[in-house]
Amino acid sequence: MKTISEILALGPVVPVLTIDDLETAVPLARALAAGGLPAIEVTLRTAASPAAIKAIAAEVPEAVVGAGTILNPKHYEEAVNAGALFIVSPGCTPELIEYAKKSDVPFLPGAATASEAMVLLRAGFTHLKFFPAEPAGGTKLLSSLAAPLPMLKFCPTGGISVEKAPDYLALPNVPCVGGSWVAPADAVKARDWGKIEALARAAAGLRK
Ligand SMILES: O=C(O)C(=O)C[C@H](O)[C@H](O)COP(=O)(O)O
Repeated sequence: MKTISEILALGPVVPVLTIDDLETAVPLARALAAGGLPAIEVTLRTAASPAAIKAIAAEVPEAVVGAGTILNPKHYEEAVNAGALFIVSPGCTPELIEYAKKSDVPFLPGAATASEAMVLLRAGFTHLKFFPAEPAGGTKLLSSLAAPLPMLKFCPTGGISVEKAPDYLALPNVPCVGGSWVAPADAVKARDWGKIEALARAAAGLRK
C-alpha cells in the first residue's frame, strides 16, 4: 500500500472523475495513465462509482485508483471494499479521522482554513486536500499558510485549469493539484480516449 505522500508524488495532476457510465471507467483510466497521470480520484457521487473503482483496480494495474467525495465512514468502507487505494474528502469530520486511523488505506482530508489544517495536523495528517481551491483563496491563501505551517502539503482542487495549475505547482507546499479538466464530460461521452490522453500528457508535462 502506497502512502499519501507517495501517491501525490506520482504526477503533477490528480484527475478527478465523476463516472456516470461504468463502461467508460477502464478506458478512461487507461488513457489518463498512458498520458502520465496514474493517480486517479473517482468521486463517490454516482451509482456507477463503486463498480467503476472496482473495474479500474482490477483491470488497470498501471493506475492508482482512489475514491473522492467521502463524507462519512460508511463511504470510506464502501470505497475500500471496492478496491480504492486512497480516500479523499472535500473536508473532514471527527468520525472520518477516527475511521481513517484504523484503516490501512490512506486518507487525504480536506481543509480550507488555517484552523482546519491545524486540527488535521494535530490528528496526524501532513497531506491535505485544499478545497475548494479557487473560491477559498487560491495560491495566495496557500502561500500564506506555508509560512506558519511549513510541515503541511496540500493538493489544491476546485476550479483549477491547465492555465492556473503552474502557479500552484510553483508553491513549496503543493506537490500536485487535482482537477476534472483532464477528463471533460463531452470527450468521455464521445469515447475520445485520444483527446483525454493528450490532455493528460499536457497536464503531466506541468512539472514541479
Ligand atoms: O467531490 C469531491 O470530493 C470534491 O472535493 C470536489 C472535486 O474535487 C471537484 O469537483 C473537482 O474540481 P473541478 O476541477 O473544479 O471540477
